Amino acid sequence: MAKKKQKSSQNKDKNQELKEQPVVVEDEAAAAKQEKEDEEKEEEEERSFEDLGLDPRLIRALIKKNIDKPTPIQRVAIPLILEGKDVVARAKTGSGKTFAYLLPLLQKLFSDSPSKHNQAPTAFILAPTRELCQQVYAEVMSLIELCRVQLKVVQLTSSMSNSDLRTALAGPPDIIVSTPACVHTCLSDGVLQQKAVQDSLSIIVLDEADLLLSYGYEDDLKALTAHVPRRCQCLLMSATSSADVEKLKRLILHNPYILTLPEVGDLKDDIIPKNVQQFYISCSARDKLVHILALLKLELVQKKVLIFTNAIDTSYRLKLFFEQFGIKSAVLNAELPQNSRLHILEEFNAGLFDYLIATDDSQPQEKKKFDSGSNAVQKKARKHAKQKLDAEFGVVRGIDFKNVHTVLNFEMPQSAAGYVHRIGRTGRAYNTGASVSLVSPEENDMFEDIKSIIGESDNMDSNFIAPFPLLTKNAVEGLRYRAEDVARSVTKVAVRESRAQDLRNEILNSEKLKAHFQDNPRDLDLLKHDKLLSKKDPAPHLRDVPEYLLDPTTQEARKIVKLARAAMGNNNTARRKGFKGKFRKSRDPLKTFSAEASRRPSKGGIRRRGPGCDAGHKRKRKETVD
Ligand SMILES: Nc1ncnc2c1ncn2[C@@H]1O[C@H](COP(=O)(O)OP(=O)(O)OP(=O)(O)O)[C@@H](O)[C@H]1O
Repeated sequence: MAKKKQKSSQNKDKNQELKEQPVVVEDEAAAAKQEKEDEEKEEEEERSFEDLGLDPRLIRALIKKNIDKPTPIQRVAIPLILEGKDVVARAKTGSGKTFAYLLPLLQKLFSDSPSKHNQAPTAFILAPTRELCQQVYAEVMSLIELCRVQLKVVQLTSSMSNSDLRTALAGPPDIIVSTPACVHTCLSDGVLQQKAVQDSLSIIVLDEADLLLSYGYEDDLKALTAHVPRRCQCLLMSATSSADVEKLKRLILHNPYILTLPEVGDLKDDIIPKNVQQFYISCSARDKLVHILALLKLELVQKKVLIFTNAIDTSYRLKLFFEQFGIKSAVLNAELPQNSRLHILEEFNAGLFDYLIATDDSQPQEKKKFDSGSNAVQKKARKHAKQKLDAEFGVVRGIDFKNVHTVLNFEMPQSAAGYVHRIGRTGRAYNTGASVSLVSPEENDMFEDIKSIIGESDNMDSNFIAPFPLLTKNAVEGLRYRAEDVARSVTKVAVRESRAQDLRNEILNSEKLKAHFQDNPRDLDLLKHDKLLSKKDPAPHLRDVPEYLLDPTTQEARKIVKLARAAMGNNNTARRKGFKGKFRKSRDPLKTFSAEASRRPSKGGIRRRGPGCDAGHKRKRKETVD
């Protein structure tokens, strides 16, 4: 009996083994497949700029900029662009889209040295704002200088006179960087010869394409496409995949390759980099000053800090308030002359000051433009707005503020889109970042909207907004008396006077800057933008926070922030390279592309849709006359 039992149990075991075997085989197959995929992915990630076929001069220039490895979008876009393909690249902000088109574009110009008979530029790079154009222009110039090649690049702006434009276009230049409106004006005024453009133009880039239509450039682009020859290579770079991008694609591209970040299509995933930690502090509107003072003065947030307000007066109020505590800051807003704004951006990016207070009122303006319906109305609205605030200025979107470690929302933006665009100014390239939003009860509804739109629950990693843990009630109360005292001294009249004085200064600066930059485009030290506005010097006792005001928790929190800063090598002169290796890959926005199901998945994981390989994307032909 016992033997029978043993046998039956042995049989059972055997059966069990047999049953389990296929599962083991399946597991092994899956593991092998996974391993192969990982290997392929790793191989793809290892691809260097050399592997992409990039010119050694460009590679050397990149090395001088501490850039040694292509980002995922660059890995896929560069070879395609070098092959002459039309490309639509959609990847989140800070993913390196600018070099993804600039490097191959320059390489093409190096090798196919433009014909001597060209009467017009070979390449147009169009971006929605002057600041963005300036940013691209600076990148092209620096690459060209580092490569030591002879290429002429000009930036055209709508504030240039016809004779300035003609002078700039004499030659002609190889590359024009401008807004669509400005190029359209040049074409219709005959400053740019239409026939010459049709003969010479071989590459056109629409950068920040998702913004071009919302900035009201549809008519300009339509007019422009009429002069873009059929053989011209068209590149469209965008952070989102909106209906506007689709429209542009139809308007100007022929059979493009579509390179898409898997998550693109949803605002939250497009913009908020995964390595940005988001926090909030609930407090009354009145208490915001003492809270922001505590954050900055007690060094509970990492520098550099970009502070957002919704109104220009608020930014001056903050600046005057900070001054009394020895915190130097600069303001940036659409009221300031263009040269000053560019200079402020350059100084901030160069690390000349740590706190920049930017007024971001672009959301309501943009919305107004959308709501206004017809293009004629949009254009009129744009012209009207320009009289007071510069409509081509965008504080938030697309501007590459360098090494911003903290974004502070002193006032909540007016929309969820505004929120994600503000947050997108940190965590760029290989940096990590944090944001802290001060939320008053009146802003609570907007905050709830933002939370629901960016979806706290489904993606805890990138979209969770947590209470800010490092600021204690005691720390705030310790500073309250001083803060309220100083806040009372920053009256409406003081704010108004400072704003007017700053504007006057900056207009003067702007003239000086204009003249100076013509001769010394790289000189940053001529003027300071973080100078004191207040007539009286800050009281010495407000500059330093006495130890007795700091409770043990705050002291501990300060230490943590300092340690984190030291660990990250975060100081103004910190080179990206120094701390590059310390970040986990999964938190690196430059490496967050992952595979998406497609009919022809690329090894690198970017969805790559070639002409004719996507049924949903019928071949796109340019609908306008060549
Ligand atoms: N391969 C790279 N390695 C390291 N840093 C890079 C690389 N390519 C670009 N960068 C840097 O990353 C930053 C962001 O790049 P870029 O401005 O091109 O991003 P973007 O995708 O165009 O963002 P946005 O949509 O906001 O304009 C820049 O400071 C750039 O110098």
